[in-house]
Amino acid sequence: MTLLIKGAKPYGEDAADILVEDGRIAAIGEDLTATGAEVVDAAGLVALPGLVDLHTHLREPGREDAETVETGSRAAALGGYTAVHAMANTDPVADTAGVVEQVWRLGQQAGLVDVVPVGAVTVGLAGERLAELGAMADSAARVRVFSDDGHCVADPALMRRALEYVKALGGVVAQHAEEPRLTVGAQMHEGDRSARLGLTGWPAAAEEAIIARDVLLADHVGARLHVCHVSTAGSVEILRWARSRGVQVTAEVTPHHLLLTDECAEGYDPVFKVNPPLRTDADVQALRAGLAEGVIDAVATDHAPHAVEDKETEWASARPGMLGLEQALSVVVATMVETGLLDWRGVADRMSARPAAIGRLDGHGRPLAAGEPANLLLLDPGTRAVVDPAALASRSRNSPYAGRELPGRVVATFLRGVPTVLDGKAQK
Ligand SMILES: NC(=O)N[C@@H](CC(=O)O)C(=O)O
Ligand SMILES: [Zn+2]
Ligand SMILES: [Zn+2]
Repeated sequence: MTLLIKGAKPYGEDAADILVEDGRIAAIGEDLTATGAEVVDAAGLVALPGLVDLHTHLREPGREDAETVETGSRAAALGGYTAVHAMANTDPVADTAGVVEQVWRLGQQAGLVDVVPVGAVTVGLAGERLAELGAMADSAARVRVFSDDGHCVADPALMRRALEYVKALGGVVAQHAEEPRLTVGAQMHEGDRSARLGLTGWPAAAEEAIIARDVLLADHVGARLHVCHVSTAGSVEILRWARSRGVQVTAEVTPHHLLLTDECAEGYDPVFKVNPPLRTDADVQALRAGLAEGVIDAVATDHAPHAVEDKETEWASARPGMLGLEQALSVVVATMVETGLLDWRGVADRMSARPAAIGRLDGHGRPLAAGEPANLLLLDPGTRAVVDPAALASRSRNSPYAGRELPGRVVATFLRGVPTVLDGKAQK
């Protein structure tokens, strides 16, 4: 299949045509022609490399009522993604070669994005014994990212062992940094507001203490560490210190932590309940600055679909987590591009190149250039729209952006040259 994308602006720069042949970018230049090519009019649209998510919950196997690999893949493609890492906290847990291969195959069958399974660090996410890390790495799913996300690998000796094993496999441990002894019963960010609202607090120190511990362990072992959903200003400072010492640590921030604060808890609407919790405006500003600086490497969605009965209940009994895939790029445009903190090349770096490098993905996160795999998206940056949860492709409806106006519409996404989204509509 030959595609000719006319008049797009690669990285928001000068308009050019992009010729796609056999799944690769054949040429980028002015006034390209190709007989028999399918033409896509991209005048005024920004072309970016396909996005890569390091942190998606697809809920299959086990909670197909909340999301499936297929529905989550569709949400991802509509968000401009060409690859997503599927977290291991499914039922059964993705702690064996069998489960990660099953998820990987379901992703291939859906065919909308490359679904890259994350393997659990410990059996059943129980934090007691290491899972079969080598078998997952050697499986057809080729697991390189290991995480007990949803839970922290809290035992420091076990975390050390995990770092040692995963280093030998050429992979990375992605830590959900939460000292469980400091977050018993926690419902929201600990501060004046949690006291006033009468909700048990989740102190910043519960996250920062684990990050500080883990960068020391990663340094000692000489292993790579990745920190999931960094949410506090203090965490950014610790990461900056660790990087300055040469520790091999990378980190991600979610779209919701770049935009929303604990003020959202005022109405007790559980759609805003999430781990780690929404923090203060000072934290939001520090996270944006950290992402701009590069101390935070990547934006990762932590897309966490939940069924209505688990979310539309009283705050204390609601599950934590919120949707992210379909609005992630719009939130980054609003918080990072329109504020002047990142240009389009910066967006491509933080949402495509660096997450692909962290996950050791081949064929993703590559620049828009001749010879590269044709994984790319077209964005209309000027369009602003109000988010309607009923219109989402996700099987769940727990979007924290409901009713909010956000900039930027993903018009098209291409996976190895095949359109997965055209005119803003999924092609499967
Ligand atoms: N972020 C959340 O609040 N929830 C996630 C788990 C996690 O990312 O810790 C989930 O699986 O629902
Ligand atoms: Zn987590
Ligand atoms: Zn998560």
